Amino acid sequence: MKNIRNFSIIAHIDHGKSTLADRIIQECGSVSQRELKTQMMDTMDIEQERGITIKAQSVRLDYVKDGEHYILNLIDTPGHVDFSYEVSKSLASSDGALLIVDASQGVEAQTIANVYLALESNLELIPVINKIDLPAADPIKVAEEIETSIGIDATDACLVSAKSGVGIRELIDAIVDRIPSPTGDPSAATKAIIYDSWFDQYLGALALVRVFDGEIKKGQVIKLMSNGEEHQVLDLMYPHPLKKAKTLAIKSGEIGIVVLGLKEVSVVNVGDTITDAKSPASEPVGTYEPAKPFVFAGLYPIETDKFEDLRDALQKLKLNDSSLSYESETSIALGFGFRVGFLGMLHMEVVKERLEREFDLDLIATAPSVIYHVYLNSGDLVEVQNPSELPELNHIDRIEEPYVKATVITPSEYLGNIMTLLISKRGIQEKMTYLNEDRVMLEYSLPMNEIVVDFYDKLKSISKGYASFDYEPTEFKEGDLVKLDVKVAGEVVDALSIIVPRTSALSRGRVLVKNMKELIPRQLFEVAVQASLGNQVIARETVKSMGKNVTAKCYGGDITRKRKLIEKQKAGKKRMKSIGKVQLPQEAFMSVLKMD
Ligand SMILES: Nc1nc2c(ncn2[C@@H]2O[C@H](COP(=O)(O)OP(=O)(O)OP(=O)(O)O)[C@@H](O)[C@H]2O)c(=O)[nH]1
Repeated sequence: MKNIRNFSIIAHIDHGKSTLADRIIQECGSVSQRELKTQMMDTMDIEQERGITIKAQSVRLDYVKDGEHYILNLIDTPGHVDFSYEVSKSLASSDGALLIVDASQGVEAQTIANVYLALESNLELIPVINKIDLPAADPIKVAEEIETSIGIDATDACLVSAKSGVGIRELIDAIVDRIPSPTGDPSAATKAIIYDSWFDQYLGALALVRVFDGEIKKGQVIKLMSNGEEHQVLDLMYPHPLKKAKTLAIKSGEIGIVVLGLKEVSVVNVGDTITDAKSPASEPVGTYEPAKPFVFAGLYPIETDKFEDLRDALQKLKLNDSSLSYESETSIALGFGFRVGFLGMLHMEVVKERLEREFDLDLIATAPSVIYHVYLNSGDLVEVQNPSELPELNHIDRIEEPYVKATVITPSEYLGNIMTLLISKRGIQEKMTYLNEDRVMLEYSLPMNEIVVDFYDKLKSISKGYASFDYEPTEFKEGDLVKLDVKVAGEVVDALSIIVPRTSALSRGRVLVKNMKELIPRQLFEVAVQASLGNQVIARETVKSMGKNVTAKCYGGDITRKRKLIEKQKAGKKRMKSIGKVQLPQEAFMSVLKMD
């Protein structure tokens, strides 16, 4: 155990985590130049295309320093806030972490959020200032920012360029020297934490674990401590992106992959503890919480007969992504579909994209919503994930909504505008820290509802892309909230209902009907679009009738033009959903998110 080093890499998005991981792998000689395709650690297609890390990946490496042989276990963490539970379990499996900060950008919001998680796990942090090859690099200023914002000593930060390879060997030496070797009792009962799991087409569900006490042996019957299920270990491997080596045992202090031959990944959950079935450990490693979705949206097939296909696709995705949750629901407007729970907005985008791309489905997604705790006069608590299911107002005692702690880091020139934005989103300032004369860190408490709705885009646009943002769910607090309904041609379109603060209902209603009016194509008759609170209409617009048939003016005219027009109409129709007699385009269902 003395020569093992388990470490994670944490960083803000794009600060070079994957590039650095690739470089460390290469430096340890574990892959040849020929095998090194860039971003080796990001294996999913969507990850490679978007250049982001979604699933944590790990690798076991050999390294020799001063004639001593070391095992380096590099634990790549998903940097994005949506996956912070996975990040915290990766960190709990590590004994130290490299904190990567871009030398030209400085500390960003996600750097801070990840550091908080690492400090909770009492990890030894090595600050690493990356991209020192860039002309705009200012490592001294960045080291100061690290000290001001995080309060750790950055005088001995490693200066590297993951791109050119400068400083990489010194960094690996620092890992060996500064990160403590694992502790644990090799002779105690087996105790290992699952910090990642996924589904392999050939091997079934796989669990990536860190063994604290005892060992996991091939053939052993193990027990999952969260639910008492027992399974036999079919195989064991050390993780590596290209060549996973088999082993007969994963020992105390090591990381490895456990093959249990199960058909569903939902059995091996991140955060669960593996122990021996016959002589189990008395306590699990840390606390286990099942993945908790924070954002919900309805997903409906555009063609109603594709409902079963959508169910199959969701089932298949769930095999790979145990954090995905869904149940069938019916909408008067959209028919049969599913209410799907996501860890956050990025997770939602990724799932929707995978459904459309890998399963060839055309989907309508309703506006995302947070969970509301609705306390009824009877004293009962109802959890509402779908705004259209909010109970009648006269039955409600109070509604509580989720809050987040938001961290924003921005150049000071945008401070005024950003504070105005945060206040308009019902934010309350908790802290403001100047990282240096031109960058500021803001910490605010905000209703989560406000960041689901166009917050991030606004923040980026008023700061010309320079402000960064991260959040962490905190608590539920009472809010004065109402349900805003939309009626099209006199009928409530349930999929368009949203829950909003009473004070902004009128302005949201006006904007909403105005946007809807722009989006609804003219029909053969006049269509009223109304926003209402219960029976009270608060805003109205009218889509005028088109009078003549669009193709009418082509009669006798140019035949190709006419054909083109009809084709265009047909293509348009595919993305339309009929609500009563009215055709609504897909964008209409997202228009509730637009605030201006
Ligand atoms: N000039 C320069 N560019 C770098 C360096 N390291 C990484 N990059 C570039 O920075 C961009 C982001 O790097 P990634 O490794 O994808 O960043 P990441 O932190 O892994 O991003 P996520 O996986 O999305 O969290 C890429 O275009 C890299 O080529 C460096 O040392 N110098």
